[in-house]
Amino acid sequence: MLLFSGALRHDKAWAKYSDPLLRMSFWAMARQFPSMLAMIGRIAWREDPRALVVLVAAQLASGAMSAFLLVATNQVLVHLFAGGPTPDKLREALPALLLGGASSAGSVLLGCLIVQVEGRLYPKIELSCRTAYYGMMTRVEMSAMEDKDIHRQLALGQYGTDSVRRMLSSSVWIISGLMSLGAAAVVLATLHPLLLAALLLIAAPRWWGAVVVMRRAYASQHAWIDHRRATDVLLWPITRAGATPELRVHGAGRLLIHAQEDMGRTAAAEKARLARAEARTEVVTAAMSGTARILAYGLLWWLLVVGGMPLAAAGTAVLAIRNATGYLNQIVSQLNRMCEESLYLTDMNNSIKLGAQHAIPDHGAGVEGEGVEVVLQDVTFRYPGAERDALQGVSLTIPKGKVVALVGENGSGKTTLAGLIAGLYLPTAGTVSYNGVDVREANRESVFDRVALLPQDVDCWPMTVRANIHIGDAGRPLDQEKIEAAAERADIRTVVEKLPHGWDSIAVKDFERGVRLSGGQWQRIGVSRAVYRERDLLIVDEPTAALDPKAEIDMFDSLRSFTDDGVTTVLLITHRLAATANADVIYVLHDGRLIEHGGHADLMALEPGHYRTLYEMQARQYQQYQDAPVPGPRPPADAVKNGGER
Ligand SMILES: Nc1ncnc2c1ncn2[C@@H]1O[C@H](COP(=O)(O)OP(=O)(O)OP(=O)(O)O)[C@@H](O)[C@H]1O
Repeated sequence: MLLFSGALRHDKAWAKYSDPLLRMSFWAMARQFPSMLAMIGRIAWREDPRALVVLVAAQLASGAMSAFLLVATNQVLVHLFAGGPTPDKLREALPALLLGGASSAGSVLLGCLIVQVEGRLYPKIELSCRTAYYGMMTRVEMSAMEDKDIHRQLALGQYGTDSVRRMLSSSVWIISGLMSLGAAAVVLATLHPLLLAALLLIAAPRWWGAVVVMRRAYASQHAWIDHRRATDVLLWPITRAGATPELRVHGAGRLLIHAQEDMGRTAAAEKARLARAEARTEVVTAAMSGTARILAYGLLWWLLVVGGMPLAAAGTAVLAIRNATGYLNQIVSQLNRMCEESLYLTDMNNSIKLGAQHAIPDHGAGVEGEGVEVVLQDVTFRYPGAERDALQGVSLTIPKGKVVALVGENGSGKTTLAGLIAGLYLPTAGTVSYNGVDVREANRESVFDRVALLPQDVDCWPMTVRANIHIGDAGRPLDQEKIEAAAERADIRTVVEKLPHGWDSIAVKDFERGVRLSGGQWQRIGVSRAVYRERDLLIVDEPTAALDPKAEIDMFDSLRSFTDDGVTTVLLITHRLAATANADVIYVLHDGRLIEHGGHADLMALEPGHYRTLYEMQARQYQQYQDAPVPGPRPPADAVKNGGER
């Protein structure tokens, strides 16, 4: 728990969801069955109507076969317990025996058909739910993703993506179980109505127990959701082929393993608690159900001895009770499972609804005109859950076709400002406009369509090098020539073409054809991606951190050349102030405020000037080393010591 300062249990978050979901009674859940059935039926129908029809028909037929089997067994018993010579009794029982055999064979064949159809239908359903859920996640506003309550609810939805498949499978079992149970109930009711009541008495405790266990498991899942997510992300870096070297050298691997053991123990304690509680519930359930069963057999005994029930009928009743309790258990456990899954599915549906509420708008005014001018007026921004503003009252203009530099110390708000300029975040106060269109009112797709991003940390996608560049403009068809030209411009083309599998090399080592690219090479892939995207506003955040000095100079020259067309704007965020000297405008941020702006010469003329101080500090570093004499070899430690004594 060291890594997360304690257990990641969320009682408060749980309380929010417990009311609507956990107070569901078994009957409320059973009442929901038809609507659940309709919902999953709709999804299955949309994906593969033929498969759904075959599946339902096969299950119904299978249920009918079980009913035939019971009726046939009853007939066989009636004939066997009747008076007369055994060969005659056997001959008379033969048609019923054959019917029973045919029913069993039919059940087996239908079972094979069901397995096949399920294999065809279920993956389609799962895929469709996954696409709906993850598709929604890609459209959610960044600020919503960073709000921990919203994010938790959104993340919960992922456990429901295969719930429809499981619910469909359960509902199919429930329907066939209900048919078989119906047959057994009819047989019992015909023999004696009291036997039906006994059957319900046997079933009721089982239902109750199953609901209690399921609700407890669901509550636990909600309360420990963050713990589960944290354990997953904790282990993920260990399995990567290019796992961070700190895992080994700093002993971080040991720390992570101990942490996961620690977290695993907490999770195991929770599982053990659930298992103990389940065992306690099971004892109570089994005791109640067992008592009811004894009563049922007692009733049968009484009917045999006092009520004059024939032995064959009693035999059938025993069989029917045994079968019916089996079917009941099947129905209860499947209905229970279905209800549990429906809770996860409800989570997924809620996530999708919540995601839609926080979706990036794809309607509104479009950004028109060639090139863009971005104007920020009195912009203030605070991250969700943060205690202070990351930006305060920032007003500035990013003109069309110019190089604009954003500078300032770490944490001064440069990346945040770039995010607002790119339309990734909306200001808490003030406005950001593109060619006069307020981003808040704009169709954000049309804003994004004007921007190419080269972020501080280039995304290293586990796919081919070619796809890693094409993903920069994924909405358009792949253009190999353009990819090669972009790579050429970022000076990475030769490196890629010399890889054993060239453009088809996969950019992570864990895969077949995998290669390991260096930090600088990744940065160049990132540049190629942004070049390939070819948009009006190129936002570049610390583009040279991983580049060697020559590459760094080339990169800044190359960035400047993007504006040669008089349309493309380059917004450059960098700590290397030598590179900002020839920017057209420099904006200086300090503690979230814009404190200076102008050309390099204007800013150097300010007295006192923040930019000037930063610039001179950097320049002095180089000067200091230039002026210092080249150090000779260090004297041996003894000599220093003796020299010191003299
Ligand atoms: N996603 C976030 N959620 C909450 N606070 C954030 C988030 N990102 C940044 N911040 C905070 O906002 C402030 C500005 O951060 P930002 O990343 O914009 O600074 P920066 O100038 O780009 O820094 P650097 O030079 O180190 O990259 C910092 O105090 C940071 O802690």
